[in-house]
Amino acid sequence: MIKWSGKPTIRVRNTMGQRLEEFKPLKPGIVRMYVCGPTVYDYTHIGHARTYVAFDAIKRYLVLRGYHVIHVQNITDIDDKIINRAQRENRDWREIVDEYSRDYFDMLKKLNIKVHIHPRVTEHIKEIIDFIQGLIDKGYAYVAPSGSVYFNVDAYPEYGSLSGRFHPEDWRQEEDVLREKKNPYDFALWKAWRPGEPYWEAPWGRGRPGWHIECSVMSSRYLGEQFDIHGGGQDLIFPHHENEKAQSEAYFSKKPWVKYWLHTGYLTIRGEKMSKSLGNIIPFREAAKKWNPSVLRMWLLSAHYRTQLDFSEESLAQAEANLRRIRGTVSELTRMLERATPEGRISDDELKAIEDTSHAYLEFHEAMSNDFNTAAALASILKLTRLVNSTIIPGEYYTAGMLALRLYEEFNSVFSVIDDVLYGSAAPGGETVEKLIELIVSVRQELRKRRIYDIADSIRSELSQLGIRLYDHPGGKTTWRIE
Ligand SMILES: Nc1ncnc2c1ncn2[C@@H]1O[C@H](COP(=O)(O)OP(=O)(O)OP(=O)(O)O)[C@@H](O)[C@H]1O
Ligand SMILES: [Zn+2]
Repeated sequence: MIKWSGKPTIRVRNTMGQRLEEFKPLKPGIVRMYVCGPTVYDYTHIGHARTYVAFDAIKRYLVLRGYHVIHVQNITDIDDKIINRAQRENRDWREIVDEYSRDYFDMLKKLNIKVHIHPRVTEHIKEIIDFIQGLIDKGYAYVAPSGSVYFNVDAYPEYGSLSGRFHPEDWRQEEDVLREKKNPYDFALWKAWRPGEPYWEAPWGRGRPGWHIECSVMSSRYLGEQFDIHGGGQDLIFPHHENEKAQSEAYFSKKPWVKYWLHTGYLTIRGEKMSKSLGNIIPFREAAKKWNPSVLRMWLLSAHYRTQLDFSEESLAQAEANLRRIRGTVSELTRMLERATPEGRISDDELKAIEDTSHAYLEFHEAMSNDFNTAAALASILKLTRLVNSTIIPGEYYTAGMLALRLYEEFNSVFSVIDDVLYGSAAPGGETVEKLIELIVSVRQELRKRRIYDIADSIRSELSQLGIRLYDHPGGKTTWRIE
């Protein structure tokens, strides 16, 4: 039983230390959040969408709790994968970047994800060069004979603390350049130019940035030398985030560089990670043809962000059915509130409904405060929906209904799946459609009064085909909802 004592304290599970911790941003009231964005060399898939929607919901909940959140999500627009694709297709690498960044932005728009700053690597080359030079000057990096620059992992004693890999044999990376590195676990900050590749001039020779350095540079450029949340999929913990952390703490001589490291679980398909390299992806643009983006959001948020979520048509159908039920209920609740005149007093039955609504409200916040558990939060909303349908709407409980509507609004400010029902018209197509439905319902009432039941029934089934469900209540009253 949850006890009421205002909104619960927010706790987050920090990958660093593997603990649930109280959430307290470095600067009161402001949350600075950096999420690793895509390498734009192919179409965005629903596995990426899972990670971006998860951090969007985290941001939205923090905003709901009164924080100002600055959300930075980068675009990796130069990388081996981009260069390889350009060479394979005999195209300019910038064309590849343009095409797939458009696809990425389109996905963000459809999913209603609003990132504040989208920094690109190629627009920060000077800052990257300065950062690498700083690491060389401080003795954390060295220039190899080829002109590539590597981070000297031995100079940073805490290496491995984020990923929990404490043995150097687990740190091996970038095996293709073993020969010129001091140790098999050092990683590239700058990659020397090879013919046919794009390059920029640097003090140690022409080349391009390695992958990890960009996030250290761009996050600090927009969020400062220390910030609150760093996110990405769990595949990024090692080596990407381990390397980012090593570079940044070495460069800024400040700890911790990031206060909370948050990582999403994989979206899988038949138990396997959805990934371009495994060839099992569902591009977002294909998924969006089949399912409304709000259904996709609902489905992606139906699991806690840290757990694995397996793709299946059935789980999407379940999400669609849940969303339909919530939409229908909210639209009917809104109409009930327009219609019902507040009573001068609250009955005991309504008081019980108010208590139950307030309980659902608390459960929702408990769930979201407990490491942003959207799965449990959704369960509380489905419970509320049962209550609204079974008690609040039939009883025309105005006060309980207003409280329920407030909870739906808070739910939607995190899930963003019923904006149109709450803030647009309750019926698709606008007020006119709603008025037409009311007209048809009243004509049908008249038919029933005159006992012309066959026509009344066929009107009901025709409307049902259009997704408009009529409910005949004892006493002759009819209510409707769009499903
Ligand atoms: N199947 C997945 N489930 C959840 N998050 C994912 C999945 N695949 C990628 N991500 C996340 O999406 C973000 C962008 O990833 P990135 O562009 O590096 O993908 P990628 O590694 O090129 O994709 P792929 O794994 O398909 O080759 C990262 O935070 C990454 O962790
Ligand atoms: Zn990154």
